[in-house]
Formats: sequence, C-alpha cells, structure tokens
Amino acid sequence: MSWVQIKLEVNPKMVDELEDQLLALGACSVTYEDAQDKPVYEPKLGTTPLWEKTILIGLFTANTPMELVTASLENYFSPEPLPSYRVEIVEDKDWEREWMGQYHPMQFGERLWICPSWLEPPQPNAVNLRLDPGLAFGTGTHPTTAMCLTWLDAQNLNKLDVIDYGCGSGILAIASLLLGAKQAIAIDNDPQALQATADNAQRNHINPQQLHVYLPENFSNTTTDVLVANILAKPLIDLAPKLAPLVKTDGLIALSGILMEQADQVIAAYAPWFSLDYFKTQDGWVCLAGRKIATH
Ligand SMILES: C[S@@+](CC[C@H](N)C(=O)[O-])C[C@H]1O[C@@H](n2cnc3c(N)ncnc32)[C@H](O)[C@@H]1O
Repeated sequence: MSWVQIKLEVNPKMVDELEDQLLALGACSVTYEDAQDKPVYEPKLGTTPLWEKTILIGLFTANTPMELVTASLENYFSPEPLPSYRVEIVEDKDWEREWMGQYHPMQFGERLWICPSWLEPPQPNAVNLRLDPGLAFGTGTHPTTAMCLTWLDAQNLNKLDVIDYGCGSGILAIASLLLGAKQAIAIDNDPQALQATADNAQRNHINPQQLHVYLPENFSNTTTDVLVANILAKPLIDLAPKLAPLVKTDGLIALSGILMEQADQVIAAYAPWFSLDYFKTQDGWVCLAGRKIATH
C-alpha cells in the first residue's frame, strides 16, 4: 500500500502545535527530524540556516486530497505564507504499524462512534461504525468529515433516504444507515472510493439492498430526503444545479469541505433552492446545513 506525505520545514517552536494540526487534518502519523541530522533541503544564501529548522512529516493515506490539507495549512498560517513544503508518495508498509497506534475510537454527537477494527468499541451499545484507514478519504479524523458525522447524528434519519455525494470511504452513507436511514446512495467519481464503500459496508453488515454505489455518470436521478456532500467549495458550487433537484422539497442538505472564507459563495450558489446556515465550524472549515425551500 502506498501513502502520501507532506514534509514541512518549520520553526522548531511550532512543532507541537503543527503536529496537532496535521493530526486534525487526518494524518495517520506525524514524525519529525531535525534538519541538521538529515538535510533534506539545500541551504540557500540569505535564508535561515538549516539547523534552525525542523522537518515535520505528516503521513496520509494515498487517496487523501492533499489540496484539502495544503489549503487548510495555508489558512492556518495566514496571513503568513505557508512554509516551504513538499508532498511525496511513500511506499513503506512499516507505516501501517505507526498509525495503528494513533487511530483511536472517536465519538460524534450523542450516539455515533467510529472504531478501528483492531479495538473493541468502548461503548458496545452505541452506534459503532467499524472503519480502518484505507485508500479512500474518510476516517472521521478530518474536520470536514467529523462535522458531517455530528450533523448526521443530530438528525432523525428513521425511514429516510440519504444520498452521500463524494462518498470516499462511504463513512457518511454507512453512518446514515447505522443511524436508522432506510436506504443510502453513495456516489463518487473515483472507482476506488466506490470499492472502499462497498467493502466498508460489508464490514459493517449493511444489507446490500440498502446501499447502492454509483459513478456520477451511472446514477439516474432520483429524489432523496437527505443529501450530504463533503467535497471542496469549488466542486460544490459547480454541482449546485445538479444536486438541487435530487433533494425533495423540505428535504435536508449538509455541505462540507468549505473553508470559512468560501462559505458565503457556497451559500449564494445554493440560495435559489436551499436556506443554508452554519451548522458548525472546526479548524477553519465550515459545515453548512439547511432545508430545500419550495420553488415555483
Ligand atoms: C473530501 S472526500 C470526502 C469523503 C467522505 N464523504 C468524507 O466525508 O470523509 C471527497 C470525495 O469526493 C469525491 N469527489 C470529488 N469531486 C467529485 C465530483 N465532482 N463528483 C463525485 N465525487 C467527487 C472524491 O473522489 C472524494 O472521494
């Protein structure tokens, strides 16, 4: 299995804070090395000498959209520029053991827990979704996923249909079903995400009749009670005219993957069909939620 890592050249004083930041962004592990121990970057004239810097390394699963990670880091460092960094693919099975020690059961809202398969759920009577980091995005560690999970937990999904647009690992579709939804449709433009969703559904004993996975081009439009989409602001804005007809009048929508400064643009793009409001903000990200209004 391959991984993707981001190496940031940072001031050693920032290491602890940035480690938390990378973990919050979904890193499976964070390690660091003093630049003088293992020089990775050539010193340039007029720049801070290497030995005053630390190389912080955040390791992510291969399909993590690194543009989400770098956008979030840019936001974190703003108004200062993002320090010098590089993103690279890593082939190293030893990392698997590294992150196994760092991925813990997590609670979202009142009822929902995401638990790795190698640990017993701390609350056996809670709604426990068993999930391990894999090739598709969506473990619950990223704030954009976490906010959607909290939103789903806060809804009464009993007997409702849910569409998870941009399903990644299928975490939101599977959580919806475990929280009582009648049926879920999971859509992604990455075939690997659809495979991961099917595998994760099986691991959670989801009835195959309740979950259907589609590439966007193979999905014949239907209407749903609830739509959740954790993609980036730009695709969400482009998709607005396509997603709007999928939701029944008075149906619910939650949109995530949006940076604070992009929220107004997303609200405006969906305004012809939805009254959207801030549901939650976390680490510079926003989750918008609302209902479909009657249009004439
Ligand atoms: C940030 S991940 C979210 C995964 C998961 N739903 C979660 O909340 O963790 C976004 C997913 O959307 C998919 N995606 C991006 N643009 C898309 C589009 N235009 N149509 C369908 N899927 C898309 C990506 O392949 C990726 O799996």
